[in-house]
Amino acid sequence: MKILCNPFFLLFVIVGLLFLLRVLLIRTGLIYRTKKWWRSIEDCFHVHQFFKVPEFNESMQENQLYCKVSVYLNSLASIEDSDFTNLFTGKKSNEIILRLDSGQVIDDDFLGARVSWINEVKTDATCSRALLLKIRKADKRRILRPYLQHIHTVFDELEQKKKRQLKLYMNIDSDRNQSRRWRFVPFTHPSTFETIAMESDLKNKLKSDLETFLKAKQYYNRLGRVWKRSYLLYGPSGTGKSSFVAAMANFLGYDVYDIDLSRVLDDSDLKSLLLQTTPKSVIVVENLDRFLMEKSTTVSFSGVLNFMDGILNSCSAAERIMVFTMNSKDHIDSAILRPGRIDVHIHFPLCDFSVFKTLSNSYLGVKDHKLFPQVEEIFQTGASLSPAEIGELMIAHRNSPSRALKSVITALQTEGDRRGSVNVGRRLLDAGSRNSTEDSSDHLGIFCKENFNAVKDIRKLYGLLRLRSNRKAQSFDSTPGQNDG
Ligand SMILES: Nc1ncnc2c1ncn2[C@@H]1O[C@H](COP(=O)(O)OP(=O)(O)OP(=O)(O)O)[C@@H](O)[C@H]1O
Ligand SMILES: [Mg+2]
Repeated sequence: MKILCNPFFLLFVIVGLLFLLRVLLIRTGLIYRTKKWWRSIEDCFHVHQFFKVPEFNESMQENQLYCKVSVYLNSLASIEDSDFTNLFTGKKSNEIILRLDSGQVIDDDFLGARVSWINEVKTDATCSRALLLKIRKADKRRILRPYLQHIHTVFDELEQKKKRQLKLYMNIDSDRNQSRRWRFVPFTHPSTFETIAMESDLKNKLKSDLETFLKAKQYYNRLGRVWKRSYLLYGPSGTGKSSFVAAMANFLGYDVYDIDLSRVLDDSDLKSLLLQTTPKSVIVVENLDRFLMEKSTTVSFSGVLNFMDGILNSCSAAERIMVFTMNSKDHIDSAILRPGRIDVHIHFPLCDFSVFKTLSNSYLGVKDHKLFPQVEEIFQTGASLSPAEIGELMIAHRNSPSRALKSVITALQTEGDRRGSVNVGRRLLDAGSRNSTEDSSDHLGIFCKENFNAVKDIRKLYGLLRLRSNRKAQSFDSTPGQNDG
């Protein structure tokens, strides 16, 4: 009986019960109902105001705003969270478009405020349609006008994206006197977020991270920060880093500036290259680790840091996305990886069984196979190959899934086994060193985005991600920030 009065024991029981409750809510899907209840309780404490955007005006002419808002809402990632969504094929044969059904609600975040849109369709003879904006009165003055302006801007961008052919710029090897430093070719890389084998939750987080960033112009201005966001993609060769950059550019409809640092003459040349980039572009530096290791004499370390800070971008009010790729960030100076310089760290691991299944589905059209348990068993021993290697084997035997899977098994047992065991060792070492250094660079992304949040929140967030990353061989070091918007 005495043990029941022990506060540590009680605390342990409470934590255990909370954990069980969380598992129960997630497993049964009750978490969604709980979230809904929580939101309706929250709503009870707020006064809301509604704004109606009808499809037609009084003279029965089409209301352009309705069209714009409709395009905007259908482009939001949160449409996938709506209870009922219609699916249509797009212009391309493999494209699927989501459209909000009648009476459905879609949420959006803007400048830290949450708004909802209701797709209203009258069931009477008129069948009139309208979109209803629900906004908290407390937020109305602050966000209504900028939000409507934001919808206009996004609509214009989406329209432009449809028409515009993207460009891939490369810096030319030339002398200083040449004013034009970039040469371009049409950017036709077919990679999209759909074609990259990656945990879907992580993909959605990254998509909404990009969207949140794009909405955050005023927020960045208010903070006196350059409106840029930097991503570090790191992982072994052939794990999809370059493909991911292409997917990002295609998703955003942005041109790509691929900077080859070995062709840059010196720091000022690097600055002028940056100055010559256009707004709404993804600026990419591939294999930054290799460049830093080689200790180049042309561009100095501080030149690279200044470039990463994008100081010169402040000349322009338009947004920039910077992406750096590395095979490993183990020996990289922490100044390179510090918060603000790199906002989001994304790890690209070698294949695990779940990525293998995604690849098998997309490359061979095979969702399940009698050889899958054997493949899973080999992965469990720590053997692994890169998605590029597995993809190549599958392409080579695409007419015979069984042969393709057998060749993957053989490759895993030989090459993968050797490399996998090294990786397992490394992973264990990584885990050990992380535990001993609490503020490892993996936390950086979170510190950047949640700048002023309590350490407690960061740990909580990071704990969740860490749980997932342990399961999925660690892939995303930071949750896309919601504070930006
Ligand atoms: N996660 C993945 N999902 C689907 N395909 C992938 C994935 N990773 C790699 N591939 C395929 O493997 C090939 C090589 O990928 P990619 O060039 O993006 O790798 P990388 O990480 O940039 O390699 P490196 O570090 O050598 O530059 C591409 O054809 C790509 O389609
Ligand atoms: Mg690459």
